[in-house]
Amino acid sequence: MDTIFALASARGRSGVAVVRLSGPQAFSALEQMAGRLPAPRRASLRTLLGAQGILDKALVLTFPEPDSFTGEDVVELHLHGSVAVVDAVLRDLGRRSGLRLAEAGEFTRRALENERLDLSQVEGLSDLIEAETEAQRKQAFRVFSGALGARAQSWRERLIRAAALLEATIDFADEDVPVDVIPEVTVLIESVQRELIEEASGLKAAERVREGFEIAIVGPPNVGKSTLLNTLAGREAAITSSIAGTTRDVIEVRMNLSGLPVTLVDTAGLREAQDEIEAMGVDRARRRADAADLRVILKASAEDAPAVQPRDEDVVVVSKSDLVPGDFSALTGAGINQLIERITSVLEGRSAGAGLIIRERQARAVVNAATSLGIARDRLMTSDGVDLTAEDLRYAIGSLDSLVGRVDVEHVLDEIFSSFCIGK
Ligand SMILES: Nc1nc2c(ncn2[C@@H]2O[C@H](COP(=O)(O)OP(=O)(O)OP(=O)(O)O)[C@@H](O)[C@H]2O)c(=O)[nH]1
Repeated sequence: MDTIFALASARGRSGVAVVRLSGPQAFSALEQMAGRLPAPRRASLRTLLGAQGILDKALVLTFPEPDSFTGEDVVELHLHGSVAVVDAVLRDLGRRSGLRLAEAGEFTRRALENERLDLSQVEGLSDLIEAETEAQRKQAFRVFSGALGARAQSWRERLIRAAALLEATIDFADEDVPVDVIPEVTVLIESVQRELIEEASGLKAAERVREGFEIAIVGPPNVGKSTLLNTLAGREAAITSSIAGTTRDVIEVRMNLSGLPVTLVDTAGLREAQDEIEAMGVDRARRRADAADLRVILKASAEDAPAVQPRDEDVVVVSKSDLVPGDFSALTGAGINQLIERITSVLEGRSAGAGLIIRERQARAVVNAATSLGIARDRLMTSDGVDLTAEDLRYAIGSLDSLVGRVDVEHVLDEIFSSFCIGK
């Protein structure tokens, strides 16, 4: 087993940069560089010596296996955060035999192989690293902390009990079975199936939180769409002007709106286009507005018809309240907070359904298990062979095992780890 090393913190200038080593030679490498090893998990200030002399003065930490992130011997070097210091240390480590630079996600892969994390936790960790907003952080942390694995374990135990009850019936087929197990088995199967379906139904909401909600700002030309986008984004992201039709294309700003990840889309004014290029912009605006999770529909006055037919919980507001009776003014800021509250309360409602299932892969495993349980239940109702029912249960358990990576793990790993950075 190679000992791997990599920069664990972001590249570039920083106060501190962390280089991490993991594997059987991590401790001996540290000993050669820094002398006597510090006590486990105790930070200790050491001068690091390389082949060419002093590399840096650094805080060093050791985490003996198995109580480390990867489950192997792990060393952390807290260096001065300069590109040159980090490069010098990485170069020196690379010269040592048995040590090599880690591949993307390799530390986490080792943590999975050594059962420090299950597969769902790896997916949670991947999202946690990507999280940009509070809603994303909370969702990712739930899964990273192992809540899905714990839930899967509870489903698994109940199904194993159901299978065991049925198998007892098979074993004693010729004798009198002491009790009728069918009612208890039915209850177990039905309750697990119900919970699986409920959990899988949270995927859509979880995906919105992960990928962000799209909010289209629509309305006639000159109603103040770009100005509103700039106000919400807190910066000049779109060109505003008093000439109608300024926004000819679609402008997007990704932002954090009260902890929710959103992409604001400023669309071209919806009106009869004056030329071909504007017509393309208007057409694109319509399509984007159609696909958005939520539309903020601006009107120039209360009497005007909305530029597009509002649906569901779309927010319809009159702009420029400093000039006309309206709901907000992007110019003075009046009503902006109320507008943000209206938008976030709609989006919070939509993200409320998110649970522990954050990936299509996980939802598929849960739905497969639920389908097997449906078949098992139908068989029980028609007493269509108890042994076949036990087989369905084992199949459902197999699907649940794939959630946490007990089976069939290799083909999903490459996909997950390809999105990890080196050093994670
Ligand atoms: N008084 C006042 N003027 C505003 C307000 N919001 C925008 N404006 C002005 O209205 C004009 C048009 O604003 P934009 O934000 O470019 O309007 P738009 O809807 O994006 O326009 P198009 O790109 O043509 O579709 C600009 O001169 C803005 O300064 C407001 O709340 N009050």
